[in-house]
This record gives sequence, structure tokens and C-alpha cells, in this order.
Amino acid sequence: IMSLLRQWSSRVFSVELDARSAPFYFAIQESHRGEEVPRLFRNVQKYERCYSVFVCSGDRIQRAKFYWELKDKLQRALPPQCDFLPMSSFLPNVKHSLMKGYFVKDTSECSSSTERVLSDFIQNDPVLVCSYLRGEDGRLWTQRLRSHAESREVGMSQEHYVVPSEAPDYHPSTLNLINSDVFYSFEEAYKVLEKCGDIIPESTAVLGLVGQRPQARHKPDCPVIVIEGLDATGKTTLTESLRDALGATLLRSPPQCLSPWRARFDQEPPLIRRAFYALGNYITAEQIGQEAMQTPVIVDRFWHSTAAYAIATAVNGPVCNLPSEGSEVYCWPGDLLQPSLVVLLTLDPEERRRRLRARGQDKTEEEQELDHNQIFRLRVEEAYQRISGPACVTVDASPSADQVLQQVLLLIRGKCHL
Ligand SMILES: Nc1ncnc2c1ncn2[C@@H]1O[C@H](COP(=O)(O)OP(=O)(O)O)[C@@H](O)[C@H]1O
Ligand SMILES: Nc1ccn([C@H]2C[C@H](O)[C@@H](COP(=O)(O)OP(=O)(O)O)O2)c(=O)n1
Repeated sequence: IMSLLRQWSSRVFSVELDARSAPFYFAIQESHRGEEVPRLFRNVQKYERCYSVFVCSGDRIQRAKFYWELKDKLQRALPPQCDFLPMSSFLPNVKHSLMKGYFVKDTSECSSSTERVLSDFIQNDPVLVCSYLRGEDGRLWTQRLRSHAESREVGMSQEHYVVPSEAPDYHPSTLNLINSDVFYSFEEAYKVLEKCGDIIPESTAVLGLVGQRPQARHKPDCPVIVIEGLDATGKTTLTESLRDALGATLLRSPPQCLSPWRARFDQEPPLIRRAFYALGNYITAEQIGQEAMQTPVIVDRFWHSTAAYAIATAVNGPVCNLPSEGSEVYCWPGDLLQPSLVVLLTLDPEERRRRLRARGQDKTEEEQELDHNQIFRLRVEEAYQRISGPACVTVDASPSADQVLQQVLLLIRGKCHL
């Protein structure tokens, strides 16, 4: 926390207004050089007060857990007139420098209850709280940092001016992706679940199924074909037909043996949830290695799904916020079995919705969000297509099931000499 406070004034702050617009960026500095007030603050009404709350200490599991619960905690404790916007603090373009929090706009008539709640948070929780204060002339804004450690930190109780800042080259939410949202080795994912043992007892059972480390990666004897795509694009239909047409073995990721724990890990923050899915791929890889000694193997979802959903969830806003094409974020893990072919089924949103309705099944929360949030769906699809080593081959899934099957069989025969 001390080193964090030392570099506080080099940090940039961003506040997300909604999924479609660019965030507001601002910085803080000791003296004012006549800069304009950032737009975020120009919109603040006279009677509103603003704060930000960041999670600042604990190990990374504790920080992830605390941030995951923070909005609910704040919402329960603060007056109902408070609005919350997702906020970040980061060192521009410096990996792993992202801290997450919330920007709170308080429109209640009296500030005392909000102040009391925030003081309690500062005393009892691993948070840093900033208050934003409007200067006498109504134009300048200052940020005052308050934390449990403040009394011990010289200089941090002083106020800093809030000034506009340019958008960084990399969207802040891309800074912490590696080994927090997407895992590039068995070891990194394993470590996360190992550290969760005391707070999530189910982790131990999962680690028991995973084994110690993946077998040395060797090229399977028979072709391994992965089918990817959003929910209801026709993966189940196609993978079952491929199994029958090729006399293949059908596997899926996460594997069947993890299904008792999937719902449990779906409730956890991304760090833990994504580590669970990453380990699922290594279990499936083990099964693929076994089966592909005898028959071709068809796999329903694999690493493309794990990485694409993780990246698209971690990065907010329009597709241009994603890490650019060619970024290391899209590279296949060095220790994970590589399929011979990955097919991505795509479908226009209207037809996908029709198939979802026709199936009439319950959807995962994330899939419901896909329905509501067109931009999220676009991010997932774009991330799918940026992953390399192996890259996916896109197939339009709107023709009849048999036509899609024939098209994919052609691809397989071309690529895998079956
Ligand atoms: N090519 C297709 N044309 C029309 N309907 C399809 C096609 N493929 C699948 N379906 C139907 O769409 C729904 C979703 O397909 P499914 O294979 O379960 O998708 P997923 O496994 O990707 O979620 C099912 O009701 C299925 O019968
Ligand atoms: N190999 C996999 C498979 C799924 N996931 C994650 C990605 C999404 O959060 C969900 C999507 O799973 P969902 O159950 O909706 O998909 P299906 O209905 O099985 O097609 O699972 C993953 O991370 N890695």
C-alpha cells in the first residue's frame, strides 16, 4: 500500500459512463496550471458529491473477492441516492498496474450519512477512498485521498487538482489480463485454485481431478477438431453429427467430471472462475491425448472459448477497446495440446435468438447478457477471431444442419486428410 501511495500522483483515473462511450480519463497534480475541468466533473450538479472507492490491499485472491463484493456492499450501506460507475486507476501502459473501484455520485440532501459509511469502510476494509471537492469559484476540483495508512504517509493528506488526461494507448482493463483473466500455463491456473483452498473448499476436489501437471505435449496420432461459437450457434448438433460421420470420439470442455462444480465457480470473481475453466481445458487435453491414439476426436468448446469470453468480459466498451490483433493476449498456451483444426460457427444475432427461443432452455447469466448486450457479443466474436496458434476457421452456421455438416466435413478433409 505504501508504494501504491507513493506513485498515486502518477496514476490516471478512468470512469466508465456506459458500454458504448469512451471512458472519462483524468489525472491529479499538485498545482493548477489553468487546465479545464474534466468533462466528468463539469456535469456534476451543485448539490452532488463525488467519491471514489478502490480496493487496495490483500493478496490477489482477497482483492479479487473483495472487489467482486464491493458494489453490493456499498449499495447496501450507502443512501439510495448514490449512483455507482465502474472506475479504474492505473499507470498508463504499465502492465499489472490496474486497480479497480467505483466512482460514487451522491445526490442525497445531506452528506453526513455517506461520509459516515465511507469512514467505516476506510477503518475496516482494504479500501482507499477519494473525495472530490469543488473549489470556491465552482470551477476547480480537488481530489483528497483517504486510507487507513494515511496518517503514516507524509504528504498524502494534501489535496491534488483534478485535470483532464489523454486516453492511454492501451485500454486500462487490458493491463491486468495476463494470468488474471487468461492463463497461459497450467501452473498459473493451478496456483490460483491452490490459494483458494481455504475459502472455496471445492477447489481441493477440482485440483484432485486435475492431477499434478500436464503430460509433455505431443502431437496426437489422429485429427483433433474443435468446434467453437456462441451458445445456440449449433455446436451440439454439429459435434454429434461429426462424431457419427467420422466414427470419432466426442469430448467437451469443461469436461463432464467438472460439472458438479461449474455452478459454484461461475459465482466467483473472474480470477477464480477463469482459472477453473483453464484447468478444465487441461483435463480435456489429457482425455484428447488418450482418445486420439485410436480415433479422431471432436471437441465441443476449448481454449478459444475460455480466452475469448474472459477477454470480452474483462474489457468493457466497444470492440476497439480490445487488445489489438497480434497481441500476446491472443497466443495459445505453450503447454496446451494444439488441435488440428478449430471451426468457429457464426450466426446473425436474430437467427441465434430464434434458435435460443426454440430451444427454450435456461441460459447462463453470461448468455443472457449476450442477449442484452450486443456489444459484449461483438467483443466475444472478435476475440475468437484474433486468437492464434491455431487460429479458427469461420463457418456460417445459418444454412441447414446438414449443409453446415457437409461444409465442415469438407474443411476437415482438406486439412486433416481424413
Ligand atoms: N443448422 C441449423 N439450422 C437450424 N437450426 C439449428 C441448426 N443447428 C442447430 N439448430 C438448432 O438450434 C438450437 C441450438 O443448437 P445447439 O446445437 O444446441 O447449439 P449449441 O450447442 O451451440 O448451444 C437447437 O434447437 C438446434 O436444434
Ligand atoms: N472451454 C470453455 C468452455 C466454456 N467456457 C465458459 C465461457 C462462458 O463463460 C461459458 C459459456 O458456456 P455455456 O454453458 O453458455 O455454453 P454452452 O451452452 O455449453 O455452449 O463457459 C470457458 O471458459 N471455457
